[in-house]
Amino acid sequence: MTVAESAERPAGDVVFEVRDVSVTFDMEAGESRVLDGVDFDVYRGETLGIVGESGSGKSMFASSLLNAVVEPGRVGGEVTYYPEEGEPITVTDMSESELKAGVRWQEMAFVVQSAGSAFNPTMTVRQHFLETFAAHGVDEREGLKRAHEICRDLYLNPEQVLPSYPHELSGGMKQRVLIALGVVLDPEVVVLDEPTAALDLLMQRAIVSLLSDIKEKYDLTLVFVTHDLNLISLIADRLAVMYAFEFAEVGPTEQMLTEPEHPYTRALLSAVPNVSAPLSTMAAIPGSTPNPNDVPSGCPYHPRCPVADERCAREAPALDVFGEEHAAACHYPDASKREVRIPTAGPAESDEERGVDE
Ligand SMILES: Nc1ncnc2c1ncn2[C@@H]1O[C@H](COP(=O)(O)OP(=O)(O)OP(=O)(O)O)[C@@H](O)[C@H]1O
Repeated sequence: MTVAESAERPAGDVVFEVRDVSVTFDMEAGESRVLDGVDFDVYRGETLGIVGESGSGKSMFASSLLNAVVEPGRVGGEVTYYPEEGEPITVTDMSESELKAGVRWQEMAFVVQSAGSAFNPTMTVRQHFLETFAAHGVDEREGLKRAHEICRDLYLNPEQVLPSYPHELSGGMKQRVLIALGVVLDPEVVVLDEPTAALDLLMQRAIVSLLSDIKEKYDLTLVFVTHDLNLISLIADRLAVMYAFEFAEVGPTEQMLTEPEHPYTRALLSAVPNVSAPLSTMAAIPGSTPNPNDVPSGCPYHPRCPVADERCAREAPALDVFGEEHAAACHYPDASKREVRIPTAGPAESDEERGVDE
């Protein structure tokens, strides 16, 4: 196990310290940078929602936390994990076998969509649990006792679910089983990548509400990746918005929903169907997200941004995520707040004037 060199713990109760982390793929067209040197702190006990349009780098960020980026992606920079007790661990320095032996699932779990290869179709749910226990040296009887309890927490009947094969379960049940498998070894952190994307609206809501309950009961930190801002706003303490492979804005959920500063966050809020807002305030975001081989200069959002000027095309705004509760990577947050309306903010001012330089 690789222990981080710095004995100093960061300020605040940080569980993941992410420093200058990048993910790159070698492609025929050259190197593709799908996570671009991000700095971020995840706090112990929080529910952090990572949102953004498809292809913005959310999954890359989530998987880099556990050094679980898909092959042949390369992770650069450093992710340090601070367990509640014991020495910090540099996750990005660990090999796959070291991670599997001591960290993944026991300290941090990764829950993905139940579609795809998350299950082995030839094994019952019980066998999936037993395999997990065997891989981590957990006593079967003890493990199954906990599996029963967690299934019940997730409104699954263990007598029915454990002997079943994955195909015998509904989508919502399968997803809850994956969550139970993620939580069964008592990790500190659970990272969830679009865990409800394939489910209907009611089941999505039920699952986030159950997640919120088990987070409290088992004292978890949750990192939840989704493109569904409405859904994650129900349970997240903080929201972090990604655009073009980096973070555009981060802050407490309430502030992010009512007073977002980045024009992209504001556009995203306006693009989200919101039952309590008038339809006239809904607007698609013009243009499309950049592809990794063609990220615009300066602020990557500038070609789509209604308040951008030549400075934005030239100079990348920094995102100060340290010590700031709410931070946006934007040169003109005041102009953004004035000119990019959001559903709850009422009509935008007609004044076309740009705000003063920040
Ligand atoms: N195996 C791969 N090889 C090369 N590029 C990849 C690979 N997997 C993902 N990418 C690219 O990395 C970028 C970021 O992808 P990522 O999956 O993190 O986005 P996302 O924000 O999670 O999107 P979604 O909501 O659609 O899952 C995208 O441009 C994607 O095309």
